[in-house]
Amino acid sequence: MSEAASTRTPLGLLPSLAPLLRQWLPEQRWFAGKGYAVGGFSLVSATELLPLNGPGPGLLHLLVRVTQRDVPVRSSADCYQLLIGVRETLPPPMAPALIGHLSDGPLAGRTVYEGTRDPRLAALLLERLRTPGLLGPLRFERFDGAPALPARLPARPLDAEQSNSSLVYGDAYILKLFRRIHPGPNPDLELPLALARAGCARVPAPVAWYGTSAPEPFTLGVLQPFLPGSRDGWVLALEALAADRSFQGEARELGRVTAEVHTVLADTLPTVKLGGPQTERLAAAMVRRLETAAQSVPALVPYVPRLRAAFDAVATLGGRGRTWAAQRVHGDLHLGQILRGPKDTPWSVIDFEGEPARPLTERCRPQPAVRDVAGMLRSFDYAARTHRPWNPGWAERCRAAYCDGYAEAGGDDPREEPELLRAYETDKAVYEVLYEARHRPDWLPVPMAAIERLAALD
Ligand SMILES: Nc1ncnc2c1ncn2[C@@H]1O[C@H](COP(=O)(O)OP(=O)(O)O)[C@@H](O)[C@H]1O
Ligand SMILES: O=P(O)(O)O[C@H]1O[C@H](CO)[C@@H](O[C@H]2O[C@H](CO)[C@@H](O)[C@H](O)[C@H]2O)[C@H](O)[C@H]1O
Repeated sequence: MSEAASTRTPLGLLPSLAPLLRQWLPEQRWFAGKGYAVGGFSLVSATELLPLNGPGPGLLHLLVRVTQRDVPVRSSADCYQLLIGVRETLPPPMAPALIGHLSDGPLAGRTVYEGTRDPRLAALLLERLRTPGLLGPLRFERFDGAPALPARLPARPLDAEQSNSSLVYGDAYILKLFRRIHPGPNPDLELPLALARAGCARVPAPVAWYGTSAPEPFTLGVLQPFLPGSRDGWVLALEALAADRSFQGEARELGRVTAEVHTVLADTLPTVKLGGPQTERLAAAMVRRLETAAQSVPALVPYVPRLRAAFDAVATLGGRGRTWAAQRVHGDLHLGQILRGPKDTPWSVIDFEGEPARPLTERCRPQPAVRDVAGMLRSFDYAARTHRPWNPGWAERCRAAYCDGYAEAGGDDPREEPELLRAYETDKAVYEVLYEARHRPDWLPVPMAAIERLAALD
């Protein structure tokens, strides 16, 4: 591992840590570079949050660039946030957090582990957020007007399938730690903040955050109120399917929520009109993503020409002078991103980071709102497809109810722009094929079924 003079790790820990990370990183759910060997690491920053050679557990905050060989699309050196715990021995309940044992250097023999799994270390992060200020390159901030944070809330890691890592404090707050990080404003902070400031009650309003301004500006973690006892739309949809119950009422409400969020985002953040060349660029980007996905997932290849037609149709309309409004959007809206508390409390939308695999600049660009609609429509199809027996009618009814709700609450009825909706649904299904191939190969048939359906449309 290379260490620049200005960014050495405390106690020169990195050389002995690197071989352990090389093994451990690719096994993490949040590691984006699966399938390609980890080459080396270069250090962006290292901060000792708790002394590493003290009597108790130590905590090292690292930002590291990971180089990977033969990566075809993404940058070959993604930057990750790591929280490394250091102890003499790991208590048995924390065994799954093990990264390995240091074999040399001043800490030889010590155990290193995933720090977020240690309640003592997790508690320290909240403590830092309670008292804003600088610690090395890390800046901890609280939002103006947010109430003071209580001390000593018990911490637990969230046990969820997720692209990042989250910690829950006393069922009152949730801290999301971004894993693969990108320089620049993070939409998962920017958008909820804009919505909350505009008085939109559809998001848990951020209360504190931390990040760096140098060597690069990164947002590393955001603290929001935890919605206790909440369940997401995916779980509720599967429950309805299992009970052979309609989900149309919920779908309609979800359409209304989506329109409400879109209206506030369009009112508070920049909007543009897409026409002619921009539309052609948009369609060309969809074609590129399709071709790239087909290189990684050969099952897509036979469908490429028919799927491409959906993107060409949009480019053609743009060429004929059709324009579309574009605004900031959620970017990865699906049933798992909408939570509802107990006793029919209103729905809240979470996770405005966009699709984690897309470049950040692209995710932050104004886009047609129908992109989010397409994401939700795909999600009803996903739910119906994962249930046995397959219930296509259930999905169709939900999709119609969702569009009804969206139009009722002031959104443009997505069905009135069939070419754009189809292009975005196709683009999403292509993304899902790649996502499932990388992360959940057993699920690949779910988006592939949609690919087959979309390719068969006239
Ligand atoms: N404010 C919240 N209250 C309760 N649970 C939450 C909250 N925010 C997120 N969660 C839970 O955490 C999970 C992961 O959050 P998410 O923002 O989607 O992370 P990721 O981007 O890592 O997938 C969600 O599926 C949900 O179960
Ligand atoms: O981790 P994120 O929630 O940001 O999103 C990624 O993972 C999702 C799965 O956890 C994935 O969503 C796909 O599967 C869902 C069911 O698990 C389904 O409801 C979605 O419609 C489907 O796209 C999402 O695409 C991915 O970005």
